[in-house]
Amino acid sequence: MFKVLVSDPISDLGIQQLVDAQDVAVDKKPGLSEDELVSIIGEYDALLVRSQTRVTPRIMEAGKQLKVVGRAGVGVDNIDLEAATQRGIIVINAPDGNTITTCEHTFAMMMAVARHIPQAYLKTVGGVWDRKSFLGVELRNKTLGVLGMGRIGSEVAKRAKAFGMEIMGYDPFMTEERAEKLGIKLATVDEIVRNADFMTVHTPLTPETRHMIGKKQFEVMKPGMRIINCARGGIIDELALVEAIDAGIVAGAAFDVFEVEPPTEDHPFLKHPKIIVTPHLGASTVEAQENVAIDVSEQVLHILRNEPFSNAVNMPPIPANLQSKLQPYYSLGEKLGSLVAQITEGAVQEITVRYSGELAEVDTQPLTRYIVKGVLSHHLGSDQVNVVNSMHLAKVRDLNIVQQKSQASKDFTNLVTVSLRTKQEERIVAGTLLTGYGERVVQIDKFPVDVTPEGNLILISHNDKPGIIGRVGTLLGNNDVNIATMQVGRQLAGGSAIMVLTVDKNAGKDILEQLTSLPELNTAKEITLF
Ligand SMILES: NC(=O)C1=CN([C@@H]2O[C@H](COP(=O)(O)OP(=O)(O)OC[C@H]3O[C@@H](n4cnc5c(N)ncnc54)[C@H](O)[C@@H]3O)[C@@H](O)[C@H]2O)C=CC1
Ligand SMILES: O=C(O)CCC(=O)C(=O)O
Repeated sequence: MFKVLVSDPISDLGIQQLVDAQDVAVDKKPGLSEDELVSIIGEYDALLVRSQTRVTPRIMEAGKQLKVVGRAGVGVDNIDLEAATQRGIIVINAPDGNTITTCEHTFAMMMAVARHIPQAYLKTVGGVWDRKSFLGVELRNKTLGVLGMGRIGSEVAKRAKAFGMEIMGYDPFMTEERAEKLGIKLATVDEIVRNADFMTVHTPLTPETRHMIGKKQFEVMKPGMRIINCARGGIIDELALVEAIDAGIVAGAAFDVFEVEPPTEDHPFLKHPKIIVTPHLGASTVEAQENVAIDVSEQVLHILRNEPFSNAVNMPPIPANLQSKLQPYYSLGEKLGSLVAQITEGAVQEITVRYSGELAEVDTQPLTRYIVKGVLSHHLGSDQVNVVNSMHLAKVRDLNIVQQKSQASKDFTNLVTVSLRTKQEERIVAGTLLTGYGERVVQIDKFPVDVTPEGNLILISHNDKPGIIGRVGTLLGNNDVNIATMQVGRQLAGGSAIMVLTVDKNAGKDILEQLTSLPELNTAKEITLF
């Protein structure tokens, strides 16, 4: 039974599929402190959060069973991704479910700041009928600058056109073609700052976007600009903004987000007559909360059940068509990694993976993660390594990972060759997927073989002399080890050769020592593949 902890208020309807799942038990405990979370997280396999819970390295460290942290929303700045990756915890988000809702909140804020709605409301309900103080401006014929033309920024731009606005957009990933399609003008931050009447930000908060609108930008800003931030506190320098408003440069601002949330009582935004605020409500609609909770619950279930999943933020995304090509190879890749690690002596220095045939035509990086996982699991323990942290673990160990590709594959449609180099030696294994037959190891070092990578194997290197196969069979039989299959590989008659035996149980150290003392037998190694 998988245990899932929901530590923020998340839509009940959205997590219903988790509650209904026979193999999942859900606990809802919103509002826990870090200490409280640390004390209970050890028993959970998954943690579901919105933006309130700060998922710190301490929580991850205590989450010994934690496989996934699911964020019901977009921004994952409340989750320590580095710590998650180091511990192999998958972090997923729900990037699409709150796009429209947040875009609509941006418009609500834009209209509210243009027409002084909150200030006028306060006066009116306070008994003052003041029709003079709240002269607004139209959106029509105004220029809107959009910083960050991703999901939300693009939706804002589309709707702004319906209001008759001109749109200038900036995004490092925005192409001329896409700008043209959206009917917007591509611009730099500087051009937007100098020319826009309204400006709205829709980027994540990163070292690059922190204070991307600050003192320098306010100095050259078009006077009378109105600024909206429904993305993340800190993209606009809060103190510089207040100064720019007080200096008459900025006419008004509407903020849903703060550098520190919740803001302290003396935060300069809270009593400023030209700044309107909401408490991070951008995604707070019934629809968005259901959408994000449904999306994140679905992916959490996939991860717990070891099924393919999407929306991982601490792993590069894998397009669906690539995933369908690579997925059949994941298990083979991991077994090849494990196999080569089990037969190689010494500390690993380099892993070389060569993809031949059709696999050479696609991005094989996701498959390499499985191979590296297979190699490292042998050394670090399978509970310590997974596809999220395998590359990270390799990097911190200065392990060189080389990927090579060759279109030609002599005998197979696809071939994955993994070699491991240590100070002492370099060992090679290769495998393929045979239609109708499944996974096969087809090469060990220089020897061609045909072995199903499964269960308990014994790899023997020997000299190709009459009688050796019989002696191995007799020895194992005498020790009650049943041989299920046997493969012999050699290059030349009478030369060096290998034997790969599939056996019904672990032979153990003692039997391996007996094997190596047989005449003409050089080494015997036990391999376990599951
Ligand atoms: N107030 C709220 O409740 C909500 C806030 N958000 C926040 O809104 C932001 C945007 O969300 P989405 O549009 O869904 O994300 P997205 O990933 O679709 O778009 C972000 C865009 O920002 C661009 N970008 C990154 N660095 C940039 C830079 N230096 N200058 C200009 N553009 C840059 C990216 O290229 C990307 O196109 C996120 O930070 C998210 O956390 C999202 C939902 C609700
Ligand atoms: O969960 C929330 O309400 C915050 C939404 C948000 O900021 C996001 O999705 O990035």
